[in-house]
Amino acid sequence: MQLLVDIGNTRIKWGTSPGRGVVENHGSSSSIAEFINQLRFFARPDSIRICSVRHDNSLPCIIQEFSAMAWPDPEHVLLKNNLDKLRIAYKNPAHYGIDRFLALLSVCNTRQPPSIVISAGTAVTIDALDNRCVHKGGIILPGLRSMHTNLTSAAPVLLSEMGNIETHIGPWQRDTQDAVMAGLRYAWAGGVENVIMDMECDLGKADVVVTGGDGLLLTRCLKHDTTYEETLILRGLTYV
Ligand SMILES: Nc1ncnc2c1ncn2[C@@H]1O[C@H](COP(=O)(O)OP(=O)(O)O)[C@@H](O)[C@H]1O
Ligand SMILES: CC(C)(COP(=O)(O)O)[C@@H](O)C(=O)NCCC(=O)O
Repeated sequence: MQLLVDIGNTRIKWGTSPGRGVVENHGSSSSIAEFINQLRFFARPDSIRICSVRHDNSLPCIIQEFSAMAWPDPEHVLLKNNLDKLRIAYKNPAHYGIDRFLALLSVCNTRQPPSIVISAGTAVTIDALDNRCVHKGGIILPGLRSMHTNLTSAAPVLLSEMGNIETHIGPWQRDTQDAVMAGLRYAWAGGVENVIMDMECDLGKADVVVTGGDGLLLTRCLKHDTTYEETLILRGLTYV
């Protein structure tokens, strides 16, 4: 059994895999301590694959914890732009997020292009594959929580709990929190809709796949038909 770990800016996502294309027993943690505690209940894996978008000491810390448990040394997965199946369009592929690459790799292996792949986490990333599965490029937007945090720290009078964005529709809001939530919905889901529309002008009608901690919520706020795949990035780790 292989342990798969995806270190994002907000959460650590993990799962186990018996083989290519399959992810089981998945979960998430918001801290390294919580993550290690959750894993203590699992049998020692045969191998470990990790990807990370953090440039802090999270990865060395996790590797040290595994070593203290006498677990195998993890394979730190980095972007390889020499796969026949997928080539990243960035001028410098080393600058491209490994999480975005793995989500695309999953989609290339399982779905019919053209595809639009969206990850709604700390940031929202939107990438496109044309009908030959060639990466065209992509967009990075602020995530829902990042928008809320930035807005309310810049204008503390707006500070309140995040409301339910699903129920805040339309411009005629009559309360500060409602006005903020509806505005966030326009900026977040509306921004994504705009990007999908522009991408589809070039690609034609595309298969839209959504992942990330806010992915399910995003699918509910979009007018487009979409498919939500919670473990898209972890599954990408099985294809490397
Ligand atoms: N259990 C949870 N803990 C923290 N955030 C969660 C949780 N479930 C869903 N979320 C949402 O997921 C978002 C983070 O998504 P995620 O894909 O994990 O981001 P990242 O890949 O940047 O770490 C948070 O902003 C939050 O709105
Ligand atoms: C854009 C991201 C910060 C998204 O990270 P996340 O929200 O999943 O934590 C990550 O993919 C990243 O660090 N990318 C490197 C820059 C780029 O892809 O252009």
